[in-house]
Amino acid sequence: MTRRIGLLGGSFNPAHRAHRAMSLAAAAALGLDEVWWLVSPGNPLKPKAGMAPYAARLASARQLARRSIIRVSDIEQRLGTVYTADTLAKLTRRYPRHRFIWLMGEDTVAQFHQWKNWRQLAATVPIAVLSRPGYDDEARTARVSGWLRRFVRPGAQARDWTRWSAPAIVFLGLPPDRTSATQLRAADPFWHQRFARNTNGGSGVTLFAEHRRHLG
Ligand SMILES: Nc1ncnc2c1ncn2[C@@H]1O[C@H](COP(=O)(O)OP(=O)(O)OP(=O)(O)O)[C@@H](O)[C@H]1O
Ligand SMILES: O=C(O)c1ccc[n+]([C@@H]2O[C@H](COP(=O)([O-])O)[C@@H](O)[C@H]2O)c1
Repeated sequence: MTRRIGLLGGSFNPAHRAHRAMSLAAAAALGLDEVWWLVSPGNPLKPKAGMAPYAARLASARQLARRSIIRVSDIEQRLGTVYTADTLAKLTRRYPRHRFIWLMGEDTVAQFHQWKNWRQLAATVPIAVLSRPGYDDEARTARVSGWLRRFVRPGAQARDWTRWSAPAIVFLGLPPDRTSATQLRAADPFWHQRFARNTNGGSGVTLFAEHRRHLG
C-alpha cells in the first residue's frame, strides 16, 4: 500500500513540543499517513560540542512522539549516513512504494545551499518548509534569490504534493511556536541525564521492526 510519509530530520537535542506540533500540522496540511523523525547522528554543519549522546536524543524524541502518527527512526545511525542526500537516496530505494516529502523549518532554508548535493536532494523528493517565528526574513531571502525559487508551489495545493515531480517546494504557514532546543538547553543543560537510564519503549517500535525487515 502506498503511504504518504513526511520526513523531519533533526538533531533533537532535545526534541520539543514545536517538533511535535509542526509535524502534526504539516501532516494535516499535506495529508500524511505518518511523519518519521530521523534523529541525526550528527548534523555536519553543527559543532559536536554540546551535542547530547545519541541515545538520549532518540529517547527524548520518542517521548515527544508518543500516541501520534509520528515514528522515531534511528535509520541514519543504522545506515551510517549523516548527509540528507545520502539518506534519501537509500530510503527511496528501500521503500519504493512510499511517497516521501522532506519537512524542514524556515531557519534551515537559509543554509540549504550548503548541504551536500542539495540540488540532487531537491530533485529526489518534494520539500515542505514550515514557518518558524523569527526566521521569516532568512527564508524569504532564500526563497526569492535561490535556485529553488522557480520550483515554489502554492500552499493552497499542498495536499496534491504526490502529483508533483521534484524539485518542488511549498511554504506552509503553520501556527507559530517559538520553542527551540537552544533555549531548552540553556534552561536545563543536563536534560539528557533524565534519559540516561531508560532509552527503550515509546513510539517508533513499528518503524524499527520495518527497518529490521528492510535492512536484514
Ligand atoms: N519552533 C519551531 N518552528 C518551526 N520549525 C522548527 C522549530 N523548532 C525546530 N524546527 C525545525 O525542526 C527541525 C529539527 O530541528 P532541531 O532538532 O535542530 O531543533 P532546534 O530547536 O532548531 O534546535 P537548536 O536550537 O539546537 O538549533 C529543523 O528543520 C528545524 O528547522
Ligand atoms: O546533508 C547535509 O549536508 C546537511 C547539512 C545540515 C543539516 N542537514 C540535516 O538537516 C536536518 C536538520 O538538522 P538540525 O541539526 O538543524 O536539526 C537534519 O536531518 C540534518 O541531518 C543535512
